[in-house]
Amino acid sequence: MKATGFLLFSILWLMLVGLSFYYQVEDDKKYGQKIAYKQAEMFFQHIVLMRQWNADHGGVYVPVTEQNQPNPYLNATTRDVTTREGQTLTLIDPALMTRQLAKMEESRSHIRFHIASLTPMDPENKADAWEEKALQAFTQGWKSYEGLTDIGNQRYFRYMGALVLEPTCLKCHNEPDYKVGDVVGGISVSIPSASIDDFLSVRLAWLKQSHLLIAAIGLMALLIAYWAQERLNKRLTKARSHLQLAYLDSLTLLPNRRYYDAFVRREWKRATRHHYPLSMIMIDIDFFKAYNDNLGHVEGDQCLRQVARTLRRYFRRSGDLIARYGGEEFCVVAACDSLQIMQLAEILRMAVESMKLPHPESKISQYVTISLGVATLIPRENIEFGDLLLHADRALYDAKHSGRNRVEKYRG
Ligand SMILES: Nc1nc2c(ncn2[C@@H]2O[C@H](COP(=O)(O)OP(=O)(O)OP(=O)(O)O)[C@@H](O)[C@H]2O)c(=O)[nH]1
Repeated sequence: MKATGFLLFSILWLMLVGLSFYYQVEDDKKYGQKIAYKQAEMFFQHIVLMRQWNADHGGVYVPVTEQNQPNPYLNATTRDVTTREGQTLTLIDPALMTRQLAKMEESRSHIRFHIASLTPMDPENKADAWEEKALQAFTQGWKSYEGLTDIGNQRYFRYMGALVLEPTCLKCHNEPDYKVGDVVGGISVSIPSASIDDFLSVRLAWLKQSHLLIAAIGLMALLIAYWAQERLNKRLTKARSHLQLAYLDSLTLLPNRRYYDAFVRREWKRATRHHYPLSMIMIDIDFFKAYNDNLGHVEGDQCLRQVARTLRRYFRRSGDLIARYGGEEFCVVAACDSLQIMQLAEILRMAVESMKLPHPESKISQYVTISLGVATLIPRENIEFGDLLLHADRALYDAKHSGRNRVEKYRG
């Protein structure tokens, strides 16, 4: 992994963790809202149950006190009674009971609930703007309504359920146009959003910590992977440079004689097994001593490099190889027949000549030229690869003695 790769992966990882954090927070917010609405709905169900109990008993008599004053809106002949002992009792109907419970609950937990109607008898039951919307929805068949709104300067999750007229309600609500099953109003339950925010902030802190930890662990793992990769790369580079030192010629960067020998032995064995021809070219720069003497050794080295670079271009196949054989000599081995190797040798000769490297002291050209000796053999058990080398060397000798800057084939 390179430094840019490490940086890219780190950014990707942080983005992933950030995205996970964002979605979990959003999910928790939705979950918090759901809990709030569910809690409000349960409150509503409990109140309805208590009202049912009260209505089933036709209301409940309680002593008249400063807080428990008779309900002026209660339409019942037996609203107030006096016991044999002379104590005055007043009837608490479901509506009054709900209001009294609402006051108790608000001072206890800040959760508010309120009976509301579009046509209230008691002004305390007048609907606020949000409740009006809910009551309007009930007239269109909705059974419940919920939303997040402000009451005063506080935000509340609000739920409102419809109040349906039961047979027991008719005892007090005996107006002519009321019938069982009618929606006569609703009870709204309002839960301060602060209570859910408190719960969420604890969860948020936990999410923050866990995501920071996950991000840090991921970054650490990436860092370790990067560091391990770097170490491995360094070792590989070192091993490669050792290998290069052992098998590459440092001047021309071509394979050296040691590599060449190992390569030829291997190819020789393979060609022996499969009975295909193996060819060799010995290459020698013409009048190179004179080149050195005239232009100096540094220029001589430069000339060797340039010739090597030109020759190397023609060796791309894995079965072919060119190496620096020693001094100003190069050697080629290729798995091909004598016709193909002659063609290749001629191409190499022309390539060097076409470089037009000035050679003032050459007796045959104004440029650097090479002589090439070519030999081909089909390896057999009783022939050695040294024979091929000898043949190529012999052909090179012929090339030198028949004028240089030419290709000669071993003729036996
Ligand atoms: N600059 C430089 N010269 C080298 C290197 N290796 C060998 N030589 C020189 O190559 C020259 C080879 O000369 P000779 O073998 O006499 O042959 P020649 O002058 O090329 O003549 P012919 O081969 O007959 O055309 C010698 O002067 C060596 O010093 C090298 O690595 N760098």
